[in-house]
Amino acid sequence: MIIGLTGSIASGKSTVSKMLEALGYPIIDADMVARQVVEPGSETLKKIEALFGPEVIRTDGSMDREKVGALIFSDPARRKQLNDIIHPAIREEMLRKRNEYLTEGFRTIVMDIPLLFESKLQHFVDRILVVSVTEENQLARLMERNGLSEKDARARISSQLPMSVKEEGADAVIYNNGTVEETALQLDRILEQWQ
Ligand SMILES: CC(C)(COP(=O)(O)OP(=O)(O)OC[C@H]1O[C@@H](n2cnc3c(N)ncnc32)[C@H](O)[C@@H]1O)[C@@H](O)C(=O)NCCC(=O)NCCS
Ligand SMILES: Nc1ncnc2c1ncn2[C@@H]1O[C@H](COP(=O)(O)OP(=O)(O)OP(=O)(O)O)[C@@H](O)[C@H]1O
Repeated sequence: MIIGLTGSIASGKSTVSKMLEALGYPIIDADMVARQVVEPGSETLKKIEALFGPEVIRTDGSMDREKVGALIFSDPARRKQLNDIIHPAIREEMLRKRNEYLTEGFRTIVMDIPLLFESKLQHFVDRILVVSVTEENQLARLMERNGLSEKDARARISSQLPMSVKEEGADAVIYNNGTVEETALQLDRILEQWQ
């Protein structure tokens, strides 16, 4: 079974993914793959440099994530241009990793894909687990974790589909508004049902 773990920005996907990892499930994390495919010297990073200019490349050859973030989260046209370059590379690498785990004999694999609905990747997975939060908690946690102003945090939230749309498309929802322990209990219950 391939479990697609998703939610909105700062809703708690990584928190839930760590719990799943501790339970022994292999995790394929799209955010981590997104970092791998733009390693210094990669074809994908060369395309990003051609698109946004040399100022988004640091002196050590790595991508300046802060600068790229500032460009794309406030500008839908630029976001689409970046997505068109980087998403095919992410998808290819995620499928390669999935096949590797399947060949190794793992029967349940977790794919943590923040943009599962936005990129219409529902067909990648057998079950969709959405981690949801209230907008109030989401905003507060995002501002605190990333040190963002309210305006920048709201721009990031609005760059994704509304939480309610994701909940509607879910096979199960974890409401991550209480303690982390309460979230872990919800996860246990869902896994029990699914196994
Ligand atoms: C824009 C970038 C450089 C910002 O880097 P930064 O280190 O600040 O953030 P990080 O990569 O940890 O992403 C944090 C969260 O932002 C959200 N997010 C990232 N990219 C996007 C996007 N293109 N559209 C909407 N939301 C996004 C996701 O919820 C993600 O979990 C980076 O997110 C990136 O390369 N994005 C494009 C790849 C992508 O779409 N990744 C999302 C998973 S497929
Ligand atoms: N139940 C909780 N109570 C308090 N803080 C929490 C809870 N769950 C998560 N957090 C905090 O909220 C922030 C966002 O959580 P997390 O990083 O797991 O979200 P995410 O969905 O993976 O985010 P992103 O999409 O940006 O990668 C983190 O700083 C995390 O420590």
